[in-house]
Amino acid sequence: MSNNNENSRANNTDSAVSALISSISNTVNNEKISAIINVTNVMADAIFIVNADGVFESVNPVAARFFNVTSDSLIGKKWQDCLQEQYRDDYKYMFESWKNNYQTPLNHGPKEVKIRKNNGNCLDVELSISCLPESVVASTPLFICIMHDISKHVKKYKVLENVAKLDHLTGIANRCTLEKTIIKNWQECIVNKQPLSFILIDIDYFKLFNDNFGHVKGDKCLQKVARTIEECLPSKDSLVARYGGEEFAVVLPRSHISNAQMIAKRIQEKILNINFRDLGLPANVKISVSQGLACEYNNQYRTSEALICAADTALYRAKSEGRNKLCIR
Ligand SMILES: Nc1nc2c(ncn2[C@@H]2O[C@H](COP(=O)(O)OP(=O)(O)OP(=O)(O)O)[C@@H](O)[C@H]2O)c(=O)[nH]1
Repeated sequence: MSNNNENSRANNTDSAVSALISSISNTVNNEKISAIINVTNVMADAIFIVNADGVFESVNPVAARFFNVTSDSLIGKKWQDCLQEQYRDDYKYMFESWKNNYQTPLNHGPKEVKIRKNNGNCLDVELSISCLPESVVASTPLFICIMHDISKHVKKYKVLENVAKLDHLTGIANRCTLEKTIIKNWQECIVNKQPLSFILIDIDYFKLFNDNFGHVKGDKCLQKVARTIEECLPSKDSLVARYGGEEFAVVLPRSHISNAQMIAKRIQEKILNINFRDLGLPANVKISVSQGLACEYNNQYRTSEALICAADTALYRAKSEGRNKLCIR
């Protein structure tokens, strides 16, 4: 480290220490606090100290880097204002409640939060807050806050989460997500006495498509079908998932059978209109789907599995009655 850096760090430390000490008039153990601040200033973790009003008393160089400002510029400001909006009120409330009940020590976290950098960007951090003991600060409560940058983990977690939730080929929900979604919607719809519709969609004669045009084009066809179904869904609550091979499932919460039937018909028509010329196939190559629809309303089915079974039976009928057909259970 250069002498310049050492000098500037020493100056920062001195100014932070004197700012803190001058602001804490009743503290009997100023030396201890200076020692703590001196230690935090050379630590690799992001550390700041706030008072009971949530005002920054000291910010070490690593924490200042997290906020993308200088340590000095934060002193005197409310630390909660450096959090992303959605977390601010929780922490304001935490400090307010603590002030009304001094007896319980405020020790919190570690908890994942997002802080706001000076440039407007957000940073994912894990934050813990600990009340400094009375042996260090006699009359003015101070809190030592430690942050760890977890942005790389959050990014990796999101990637893995998508791998776990989505079907690799089509990018729509996979079977596991479908099952979780049905269970969640089943409970909500039963409790709120609302309908829940479920459609199973199976491409007709898909083996022939693969045999005639190859599996690579077969894969592209599955992607087109997934996109087409997705485009027909009415709201964000609805879900299309890959149920298996060339079979798809649609969950329509709060959808009565008439509405679900309309959506299924739209899917049927749009799939008939898919063209494969971009895959180098002749314009007359077309595919169709068979669909089975079932709707839970007024405790018609006892379980979500029974609802799925009903849609499956209806799909089986659609296949046996000639395909390119929608059957309702
Ligand atoms: N390209 C491709 N083909 C798949 C995939 N998953 C399943 N398949 C194919 O889907 C075909 C399904 O064939 P079948 O179960 O006989 O059904 P079908 O030919 O569509 O006939 P029906 O359903 O009775 O109308 C098989 O040829 C599978 O190899 C996949 O991910 N990619």
